[in-house]
Amino acid sequence: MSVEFNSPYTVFIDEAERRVTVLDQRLLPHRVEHVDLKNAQEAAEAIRDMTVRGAPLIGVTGAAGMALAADESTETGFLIEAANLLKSARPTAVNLNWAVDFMLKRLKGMEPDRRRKAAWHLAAEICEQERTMSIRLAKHAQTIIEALYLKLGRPLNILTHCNAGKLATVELGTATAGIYTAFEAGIPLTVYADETRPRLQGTLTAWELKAAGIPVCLIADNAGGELMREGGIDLVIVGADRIAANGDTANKIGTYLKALAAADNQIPFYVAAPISTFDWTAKSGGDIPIENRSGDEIRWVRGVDKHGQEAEVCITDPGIATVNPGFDVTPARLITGFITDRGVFALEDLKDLRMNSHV
Ligand SMILES: CSC[C@H]1O[C@H](OP(=O)(O)O)[C@H](O)[C@@H]1O
Repeated sequence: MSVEFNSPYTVFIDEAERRVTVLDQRLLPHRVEHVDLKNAQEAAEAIRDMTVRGAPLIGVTGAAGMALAADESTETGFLIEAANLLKSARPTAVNLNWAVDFMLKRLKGMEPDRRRKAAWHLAAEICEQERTMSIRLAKHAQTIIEALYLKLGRPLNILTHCNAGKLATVELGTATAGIYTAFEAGIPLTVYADETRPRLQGTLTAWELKAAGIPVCLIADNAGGELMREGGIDLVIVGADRIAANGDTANKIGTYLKALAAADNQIPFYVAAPISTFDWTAKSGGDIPIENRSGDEIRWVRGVDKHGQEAEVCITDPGIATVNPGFDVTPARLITGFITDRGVFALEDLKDLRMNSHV
């Protein structure tokens, strides 16, 4: 079970009770509610409608969905169908495909009567791997933050985009992992969190960092460039959904614009992601599937009114045409380095990294 860590756990895979409970992130920050997922269909829906979101977390939820499927039937055909349903929920994050394919391959390789128990154990193992991944990644991220702090000799201002935090993973997050541990180690810093329209995942980052006592400012997406130009940002750290073999990185829409502004202002721009986020079969960013989501995410927003009543309101002409890609690709040339659970790698290290990657 992921620890509370002064923020609600994102997922709990109860191997003994064969139960999957997730935090419904659509209700945050106004309501903290957990919901049980009863079968693979509900797991797929939770991924698709972003009840759960964040590349590592949707990977874990995909694995949990396969365990729920095995509860229903251990027939190979049924498990293949469940795997396809889960993988179809969202196309960009490599974690989902990896986790579901990993589970299916292992289950197909065993006798049907062993599959149900094994599925729950494998799903719980994948969840634990994500937990320990972010703790390892934090150590490497902290070295980057510490080195910059020693160089500048003053409190740091770090910008991040979307939510690649605890709420996107099972423990410390990826982009936020080193921020948590560096702050814990006494390094003074302030985080500037892009609100990240249209689903506003940056408000989740601000919420979780504030809960941890870390100084954080929520900013409009369009403010980040100006803060960088004025010298108000020392470092940018973002997460990733899929990294191509040449280092081109797919992440939440808007990441590319922050990378451009960082490059224009000579600000270090790091991608923080586990090695498993590298898709070595994708030669470059053009090979990464980019999810297009409903225009209603642009037209409607959820919140509370002045009386504290939750509401979803339409903030545009209801019939306005929209384009809503969920992700963009940051070209490798704009990325200073990759902070992973196995160390920090520059672009020129990727060939070696690929050779030694046994993902
Ligand atoms: C460590 S989370 C990685 C990645 O996932 C998020 O996307 P979404 O909220 O749509 O699931 C965002 O792109 C994060 O950077």
